[in-house]
Amino acid sequence: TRVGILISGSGSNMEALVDSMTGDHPARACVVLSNVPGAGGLARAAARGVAIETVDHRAFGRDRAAFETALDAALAPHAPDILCLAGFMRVLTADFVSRWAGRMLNIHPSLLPKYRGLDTHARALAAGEAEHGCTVHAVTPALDDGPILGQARLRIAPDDTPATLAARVQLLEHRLYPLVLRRFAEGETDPVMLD
Ligand SMILES: N[C@@H]1O[C@H](COP(=O)(O)O)[C@@H](O)[C@H]1O
Repeated sequence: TRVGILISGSGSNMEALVDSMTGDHPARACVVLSNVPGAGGLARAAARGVAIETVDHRAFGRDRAAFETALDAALAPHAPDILCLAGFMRVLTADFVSRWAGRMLNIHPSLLPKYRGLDTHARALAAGEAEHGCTVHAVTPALDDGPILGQARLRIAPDDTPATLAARVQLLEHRLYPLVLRRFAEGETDPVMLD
């Protein structure tokens, strides 16, 4: 199974995914694509011998369809079977998502359905939540809304800040996403919970 990974930033989740796909793992990373030229994750992917692509969304202004046509063209030579969104910060259209229905995963830094969207750590702290965490879900046209494939949770500490919480949640992300991807590549879609 060939896995394409879409990133926009440092790529720590991408790295965890790529490093997990070894030995008897049924999948391998075939491409890492960024919408941000020079994103830190591209160099990390190249250092691991994975092909890299860049499709700069700014070149397409508000024309999402044109951006996605360019995405398709960049991905096609690598023929991914599954797409993993890993800190990919562009909202994809329903048309693109439906073309990858059942074959695209995303990691989100909250315990969905709570805190869809941005600034999840600050919002969880502001709401006085006792628990927080991250979610891997199948991507559907509604933002951060698809079927949950896995969650990992932690207890919020009294002295947590958005930054410390983000760092603690990212450690969970790096365990959860590879676990869910492996299960998904093996055809297992029952949700898995990490505590
Ligand atoms: N959507 C969020 O964006 C962050 C990306 O980090 P990285 O994987 O690029 O390091 C992750 O924390 C993810 O939950």
